[in-house]
Amino acid sequence: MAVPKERVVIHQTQIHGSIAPDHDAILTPEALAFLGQLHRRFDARRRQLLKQRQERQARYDAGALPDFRADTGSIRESDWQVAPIPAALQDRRVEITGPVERKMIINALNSGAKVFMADFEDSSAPSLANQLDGQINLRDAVNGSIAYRSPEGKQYRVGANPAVLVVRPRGWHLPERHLTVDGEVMAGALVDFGLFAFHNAHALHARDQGPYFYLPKLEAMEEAQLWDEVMSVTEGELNLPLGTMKATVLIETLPAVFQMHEILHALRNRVVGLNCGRWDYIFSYLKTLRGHRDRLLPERGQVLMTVPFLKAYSELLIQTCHRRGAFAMGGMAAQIPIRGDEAANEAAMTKVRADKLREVQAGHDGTWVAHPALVPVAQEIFDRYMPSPNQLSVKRTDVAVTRNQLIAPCAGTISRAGFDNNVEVALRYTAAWLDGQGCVPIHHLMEDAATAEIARSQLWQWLHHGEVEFTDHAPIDFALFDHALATHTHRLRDSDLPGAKRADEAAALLATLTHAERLGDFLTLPAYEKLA
Ligand SMILES: CC(=O)SCCNC(=O)CCNC(=O)[C@H](O)C(C)(C)COP(=O)(O)OP(=O)(O)OC[C@H]1O[C@@H](n2cnc3c(N)ncnc32)[C@H](O)[C@@H]1OP(=O)(O)O
Ligand SMILES: O=CC(=O)O
Ligand SMILES: [Mg+2]
Repeated sequence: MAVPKERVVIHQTQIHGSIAPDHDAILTPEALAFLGQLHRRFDARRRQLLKQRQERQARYDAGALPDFRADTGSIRESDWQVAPIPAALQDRRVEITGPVERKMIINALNSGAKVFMADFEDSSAPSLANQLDGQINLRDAVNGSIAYRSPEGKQYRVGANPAVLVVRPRGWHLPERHLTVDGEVMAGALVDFGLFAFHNAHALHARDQGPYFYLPKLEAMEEAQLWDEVMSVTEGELNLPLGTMKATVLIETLPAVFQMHEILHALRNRVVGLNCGRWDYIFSYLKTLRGHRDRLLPERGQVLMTVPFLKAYSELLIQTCHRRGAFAMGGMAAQIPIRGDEAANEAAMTKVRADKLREVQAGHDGTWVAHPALVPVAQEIFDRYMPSPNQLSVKRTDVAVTRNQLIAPCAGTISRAGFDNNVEVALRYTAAWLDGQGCVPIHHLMEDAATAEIARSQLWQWLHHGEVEFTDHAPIDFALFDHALATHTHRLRDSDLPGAKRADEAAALLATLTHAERLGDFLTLPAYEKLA
């Protein structure tokens, strides 16, 4: 018998792969239907915007350099302000960030930081299990039921005055291959955002806490507009007042620094601030300028926030934000506490303090830390130099940043140790990521997707541009890379370090990416194909 056409269900959201019984509570039929709506409404536009990224990059590869837009001058020049900032976000002096693991969420909420940025992105290896566990953990954090008992029997619960929750979904480029709508793979960004909003928006709104989001890796005003539409439609679907959801945007790509007024304008009814995501920004400088031999970067340890192109970026961000009534958030120093070596620990803390002092004195309204022990370190500096909840009144009218300053070449050198460290970090991070861990300590530094991107992009750049030398004038060549990779792979394989059992796959991936004619757009895209 023929089925009436309107009753044939041809479009649906499907789950691919097995999910744990707990995950049913997240992937409910209603939540899946909501994700389906987001996908149908927004995914074509997302794909078009990703194509525009490729078109822009093709122009940079052909010799063009990024610049301010000619078609948006009126946005930059006219006077307008972003919407008022909610009370819960008025004071963001210290924000702790971390993966969406249960114990870490509780520790972060209890850390004393004003805000906890719960991260589905740079510090997450986005296996379906990790992402869905993260959604369960955040749902329980929002509804107040979250608790954890460690294997040693230690009990964890959220105490009084927890940090305000801000969630970072994946960037626009990453797929979530376990969910399809009408046969098309969903965007990780829409899955992370959609599930968190669907399950938590009402509870957070009821206590005047959002939901709040950090938006990563945007490259253009239109990408911010897309987020604004996604949030507006979600507010409509969930019967929330328009503008309830607030956004802080990471300015962590070189193209985006030329559109900061435009990005704030696109999100002006809900944006709270911009953030200096320094690690991805350095990666983006490398990637955007991959065709420009005159803009190679020295080893990572020399690319500090005080070098001219990064100083220009952070000062222009502060000036732009404060002109529009938005917060200018600082970023992450990579140092973490060093246990068992007081002198080394003090040296690391001195570096963190210097970074936070630079930020607060430049006019930032708050900063990021990677570890609970760093909360008091950053807070002490911000309390001393920022007695008010923020520094919106610091207009930085003294700053006059030019296009050339933002893309200025960076002086410095490449040592054998710097080269070897990039091989080790890229390998060990990729292996840990493939094994499900998105943030790892390596030689007492926090390493995540953004820092690993820097490591592998620098290797590509130094090896492919030819005639790049170490400080001792020895040439940098593929034989050295292959040898270093084999040595570190052997060491990792024989260790009990995170990712040891994925060492060979990580090495193969890194070798392919490093030998490839073109610098690949993202390490995490080919790695995702291999993620369990
Ligand atoms: C470029 C960017 O995007 S930056 C943002 C993304 N990066 C991050 O968010 C970094 C998050 N930080 C981390 O993941 C961790 O701090 C690491 C991996 C760097 C180091 O972790 P560990 O080696 O486990 O640290 P350590 O052993 O010192 O941890 C001590 C305690 O602090 C907790 N802890 C460490 N970092 C965090 C954190 N960021 N949030 C909450 N708790 C934390 C640990 O869970 C542990 O708790 P316990 O004592 O109750 O067992
Ligand atoms: O997300 C932050 C960064 O530095 O990258
Ligand atoms: Mg980043």
